[in-house]
Amino acid sequence: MKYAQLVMGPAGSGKSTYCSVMHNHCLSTGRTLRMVNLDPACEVFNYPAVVDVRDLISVNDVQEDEELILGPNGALVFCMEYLVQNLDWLHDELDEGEDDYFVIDCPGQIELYSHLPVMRQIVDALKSWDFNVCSVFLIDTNFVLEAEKFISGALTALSAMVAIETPAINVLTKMDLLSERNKQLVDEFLETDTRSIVDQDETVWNSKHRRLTRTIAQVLEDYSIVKFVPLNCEDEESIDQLLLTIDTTIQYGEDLEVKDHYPEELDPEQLDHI
Ligand SMILES: Nc1nc2c(ncn2[C@@H]2O[C@H](COP(=O)(O)OP(=O)(O)OP(=O)(O)O)[C@@H](O)[C@H]2O)c(=O)[nH]1
Ligand SMILES: [Mg+2]
Repeated sequence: MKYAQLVMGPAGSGKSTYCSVMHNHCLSTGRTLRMVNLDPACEVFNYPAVVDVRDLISVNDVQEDEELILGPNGALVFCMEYLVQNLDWLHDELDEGEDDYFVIDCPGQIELYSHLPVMRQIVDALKSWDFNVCSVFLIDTNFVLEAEKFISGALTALSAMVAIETPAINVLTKMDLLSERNKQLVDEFLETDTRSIVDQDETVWNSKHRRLTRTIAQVLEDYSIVKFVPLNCEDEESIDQLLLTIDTTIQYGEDLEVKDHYPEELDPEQLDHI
């Protein structure tokens, strides 16, 4: 098996930052992550990429092509469709070996996740190459602090989950930017249920549409379909916790963990020797 985190989420939600944080974290714990940039529009990122889609095609190349006349969004979709037509290129570049673990930084255009087939096609290809894939869907934490933003964020994550059909983890990013009061609010929201955020919020939108937001919150709650994990990039423990959740989801290191746990839990064979 090979493993991949597909890092997705709206523009500016913190995908590329998340990738470099994960990379640095694993570097310090002696674990190898193979980083992939799959965003043809990106200009800079702070991690060493073993694969960069811009070697195949970039938004700049496409926009400079006078015959195509595409704006930035159209150019990005063009690039992603081109990538899907050239998945052999991706497979060659990944050059994956047994147990390799990839973290894939994706573009931020939300239509790629909701109704265009490209991300789904990439996921299907990865699965056919024996990858266990986990979608890591990032949402700016500020999105869950108001009822209407929460509903919009949760439904965006949900539509991506439905369209892509992989196990998914929804991550709340930029926790370090929250005030103490808001941190508390987010903690309460994570500890209680989805409805609490909707009930607490007294914005105009919410008082008008309370029944709608409550019903949507209840559906999300009932089916436990959209769960959120907070991430504070400045806190190694928070990063570690999230990584563990993702690893468990893609069944990474199960053999490794069994071995790791024996000394603490007392291996029955060792007991025999006592
Ligand atoms: N304080 C803080 N800032 C963050 C965090 N994550 C991202 N940012 C900032 O948010 C902005 C966007 O972050 P990126 O990592 O580029 O977001 P992205 O999702 O890759 O954006 P696109 O690729 O354009 O879709 C940058 O200015 C980051 O420095 C975080 O956890 N804490
Ligand atoms: Mg990015």
